Amino acid sequence: MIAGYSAIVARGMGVRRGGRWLLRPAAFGIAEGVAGLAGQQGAGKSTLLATFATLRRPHVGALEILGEDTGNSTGLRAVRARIGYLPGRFSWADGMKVDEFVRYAAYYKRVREPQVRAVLKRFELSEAAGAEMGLLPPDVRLRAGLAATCVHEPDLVLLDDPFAGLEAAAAAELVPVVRTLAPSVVVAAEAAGPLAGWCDRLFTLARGRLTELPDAACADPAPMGPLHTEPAPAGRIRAARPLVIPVPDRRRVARRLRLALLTAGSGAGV
Ligand SMILES: Nc1ncnc2c1ncn2[C@@H]1O[C@H](COP(=O)(O)OP(=O)(O)OP(=O)(O)O)[C@@H](O)[C@H]1O
Repeated sequence: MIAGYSAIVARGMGVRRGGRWLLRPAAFGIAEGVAGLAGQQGAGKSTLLATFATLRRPHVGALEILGEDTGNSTGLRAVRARIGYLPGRFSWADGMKVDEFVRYAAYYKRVREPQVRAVLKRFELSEAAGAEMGLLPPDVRLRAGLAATCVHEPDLVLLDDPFAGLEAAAAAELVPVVRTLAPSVVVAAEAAGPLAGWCDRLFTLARGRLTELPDAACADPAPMGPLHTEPAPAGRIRAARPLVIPVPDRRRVARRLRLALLTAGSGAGV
């Protein structure tokens, strides 16, 4: 069943790549809150997220994002400004400083300087602003990625495997940050385990089928059958919770950053 106001509504949507179905035609809805998307390497998570980000078109069927039909150019234009998408790898940014990276995103999102400064502060990046992205510890680097993704205060945020390469403790510290990025957040990961217990809904993608797990709080839940859904009315989604970024331990982040920069300065690399 699709909630009254859904961030993502797919109707008979199918996604193909490399000559096979990554998502067989299906109907489903993802409303406000955090949805986890787990699937093995090559299952099609990145392709599906890129489709939600409107970078790719579905092979068949219709996709509505934030109440806009992505099948027409007016809907596409309207919705793109309201999406924040962080791909799995953004190593192309490694040579940029944190503030350059966030400003670059802000330029394309038509966001002004005060908002850039505000987002750097909001993600506890003021101290790291002049540091090169490639030299940052993974968690601070992810914060920079999240800042660039959210500089325009999107309504829907799509994160492709954001915790890859992070230690469990660092990932756990960032969970409350991820939960409050936007009214609707979709987070992909290779396994359901790291997503269980804090996502509001948990899906798996395997062999072209998207399946919702019965209980996201359960550590190793058994998959259910394909989703059964019905059309939802168009319209903006409501804010799920206040968009406040909790910072669990800012001194620890600053310490890690200083250590990384010192190590980089000594020529040892990070
Ligand atoms: N450039 C490409 N050309 C053709 N087929 C591709 C291409 N990139 C990916 N594919 C196909 O799409 C499938 C899904 O890739 P995708 O990156 O979406 O999966 P994923 O679940 O995100 O995996 P990963 O975690 O490895 O990124 C791959 O298994 C491959 O068959």
